[in-house]
Amino acid sequence: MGYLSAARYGKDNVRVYKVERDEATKTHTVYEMTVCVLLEGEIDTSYTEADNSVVVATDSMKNTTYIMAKQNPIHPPELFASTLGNHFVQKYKHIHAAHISIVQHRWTRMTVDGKPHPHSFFRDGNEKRVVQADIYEGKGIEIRSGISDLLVLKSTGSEFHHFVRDDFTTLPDVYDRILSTSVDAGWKWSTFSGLDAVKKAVSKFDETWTKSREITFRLFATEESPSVQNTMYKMCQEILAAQPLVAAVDYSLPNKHYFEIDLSWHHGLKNTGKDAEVYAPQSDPNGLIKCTVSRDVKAKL
Ligand SMILES: O=c1[nH]c(=O)c2[nH]c(=O)[nH]c2[nH]1
Repeated sequence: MGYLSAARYGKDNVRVYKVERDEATKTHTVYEMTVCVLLEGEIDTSYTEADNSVVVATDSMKNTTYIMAKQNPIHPPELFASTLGNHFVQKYKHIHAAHISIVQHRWTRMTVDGKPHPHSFFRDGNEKRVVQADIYEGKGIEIRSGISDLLVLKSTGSEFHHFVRDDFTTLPDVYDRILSTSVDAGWKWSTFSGLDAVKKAVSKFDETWTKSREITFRLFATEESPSVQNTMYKMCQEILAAQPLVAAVDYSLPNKHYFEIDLSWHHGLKNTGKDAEVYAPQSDPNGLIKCTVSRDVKAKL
């Protein structure tokens, strides 16, 4: 027979919107996010013995998310995730860990007649800012911040050659190709001792998100990329260098292929090599390249 070796439960897809109104300037700032709350602790009997006396209802977790959002800043999401998770481990004696995941959706201020509009916003793409915060009672708070679904493309400045060539290989060496990917990047912070330590670091969260995005864009655009692997490794190293509180950086990048189309069958139309202009974007299959670069602890000694 089996035994319960892991258990956590909670509310997923809690959608929250919050407006901040600056009465002096009559300017609004809005935030929208999707939250997942999962709790762990002395809850085994709810699974094994139908003992609901240990169950904080997932409905109450949803209510708590709204109340915490009303009573606390919800930006930066690292702070809100820590505040929300900390609440659960403080409030319930038998809950020893809270796992909070936040997906922040973009509402970018409109420019109207050349001026930033005080209360109108638009969704400028699918990119999300993401946070995973794991709050462990008495052991600190672990946070991974990140970017997901940031779709990028460069029309030149990317190569891929000198890879393994054997009896399974058809891909030719390429010295000029289209490179496109959907960036999923994250940076894991050194463990925070608790909510106060997160509050102390609060200015670093937006700063590091902005910097990581800038580094991603700059290296993607300016590098003569020899491979996705090498380019993402350099991005990781730059983010580590930019923020000393970051312990590790990870990227997961699909390689979204664009195939040349040979149109020579049509009156000798030239559309390959240096004449290639019309390509066929591929939806699948795609390459998928991942890495994590961790701070060399020896370097600090
Ligand atoms: O940057 C790349 N890395 C690979 O590992 C790979 N494999 C492949 O077919 N094309 C590419 N491109």
